[in-house]
Amino acid sequence: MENKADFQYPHTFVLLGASGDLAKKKIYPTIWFLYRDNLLPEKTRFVGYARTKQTIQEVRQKSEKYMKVRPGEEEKFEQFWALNDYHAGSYDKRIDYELLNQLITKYEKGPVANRIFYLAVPPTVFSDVTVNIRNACTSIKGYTRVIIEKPFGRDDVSSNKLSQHLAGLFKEEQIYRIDHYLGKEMVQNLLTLRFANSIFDPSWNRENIASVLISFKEPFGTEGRGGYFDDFGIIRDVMQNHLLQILSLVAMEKPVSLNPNDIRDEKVKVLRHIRPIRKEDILTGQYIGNPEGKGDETLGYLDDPTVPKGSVTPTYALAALWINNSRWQGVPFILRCGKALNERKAEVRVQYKDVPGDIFDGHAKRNELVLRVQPGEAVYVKLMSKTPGMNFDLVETELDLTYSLRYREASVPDAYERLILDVFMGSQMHFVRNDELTEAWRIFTPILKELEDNKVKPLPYVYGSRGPQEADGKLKGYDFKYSGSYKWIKPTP
Ligand SMILES: NC(=O)C1=CN([C@@H]2O[C@H](COP(=O)(O)OP(=O)(O)OC[C@H]3O[C@@H](n4cnc5c(N)ncnc54)[C@H](OP(=O)(O)O)[C@@H]3O)[C@@H](O)[C@H]2O)C=CC1
Ligand SMILES: O=C1O[C@H](COP(=O)(O)O)[C@@H](O)[C@H](O)[C@H]1O
Repeated sequence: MENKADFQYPHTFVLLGASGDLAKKKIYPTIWFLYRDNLLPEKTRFVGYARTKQTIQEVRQKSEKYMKVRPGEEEKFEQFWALNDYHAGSYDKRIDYELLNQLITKYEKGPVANRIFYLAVPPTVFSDVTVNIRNACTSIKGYTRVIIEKPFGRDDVSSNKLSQHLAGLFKEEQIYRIDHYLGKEMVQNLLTLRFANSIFDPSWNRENIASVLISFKEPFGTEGRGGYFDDFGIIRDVMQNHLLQILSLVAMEKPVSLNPNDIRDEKVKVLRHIRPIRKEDILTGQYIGNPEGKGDETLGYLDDPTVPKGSVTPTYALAALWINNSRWQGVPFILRCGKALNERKAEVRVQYKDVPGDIFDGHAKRNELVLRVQPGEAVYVKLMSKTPGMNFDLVETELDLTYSLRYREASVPDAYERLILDVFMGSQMHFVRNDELTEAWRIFTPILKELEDNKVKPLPYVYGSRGPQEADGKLKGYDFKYSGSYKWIKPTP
């Protein structure tokens, strides 16, 4: 990590693709929050760059509605915009980047000056943009870092090509590949929960754990973004990156230290133990309209006008991954994700085996450790207890750490805020390293090819449901038991 002393020098944050959706909805708000909270180096300036000819005032108008300004912060908000510039230019002409370089240089007083380039641009211009940054905009008196967003290719071949392209331009320490799930509070907490507590480690293995279920659910469909989505599908959109990243943190061995490369070494190691997904270990689905629903819920994926007719792109997938090492052999890691489902939820569910030598006539249900990533961060352990009172019956209950109740004063920052700040700090702990990516594509490319070459038809499921009905049967087959008897009594805040 950089010495924070570096923060005294001028920094320029350049947002390429400043006219786009990600920029206005996510990146401008994020840099404003970081600026508002005085987390950035004092001499930071911001430059937006895109093809659209517009003024910084117009950029501001478009992003303002996504940037919360609390009473009393109005003056600071004006100061923030006064530090912003916008420069229109093409993505493929060096001359435009030379002009951008001149603009950045104007503010770089003193012996050291650092530059961060955030690429919020489509993959089609990615190659031109990175070459031009390298050739025309590299800082000559400080560091140059580039932040890149997925998709990092669409299979092993294209991803390797992209990696080689980047490696020819920048050192790995300069490249920050964002997987924004690595910026989420609970995902970051995995390391602490696992390695700063003695109670979990002795049971964190095949002797005690029956299955691990890692889920992502979204209650809305593609909503006009079907054109982009159809080219990728839910496996590339969520499973191959966000869910696999979570898996590696759940399953990896203890790293030598908290050094980012020690952590990433362990993540790569566990991924290398996973064999490519077989076709019997995957189930895919695609949503259809709900005739009883409202508005968009009545429309299926194929009703989206931006989706090609007859598309077999999955909007839901469930896959079991097997880790061939002595800790995990035989334990299914089930990754499950879908759009247009019944709720918004991301969680990890570690399900323990049945109690051996049962003396409770089968009434003891399985323990589960649940890490709820969103909404409402929580860690809870479902366990059996004696019913309070005179009788000796069992009751399913929980040890519950709900963040909003336990940490009432704490505010949990957004994933992007943490990650962009990490780039300023020079910490790559929560970013994806090149070799992690190689392993991820090794695991997923064969099955994607198989599904796509054979145009495998996904199972239909109704918008707003829990997914294809067949999925629960599949879960059962992977030793995930759902009893349906657990009742949670929500504490009054
Ligand atoms: N701190 C907190 O906020 C706490 C909250 N709770 C809440 O209590 C409620 C119940 O707790 P939970 O841990 O979910 O326990 P449950 O055992 O009731 O449910 C577990 C999960 O099983 C899935 N499921 C439902 N039907 C089936 C089926 N037929 N086959 C297989 N899986 C099925 C559901 O998820 P899916 O649809 O994704 O498959 C469900 O969320 C939840 O709303 C939870 O958030 C509980 C404890 C603490
Ligand atoms: O990367 C992606 O993630 C979002 C979901 O992010 P979240 O932080 O809101 O959970 C998903 O909607 C999108 O399709 C995918 O590309």
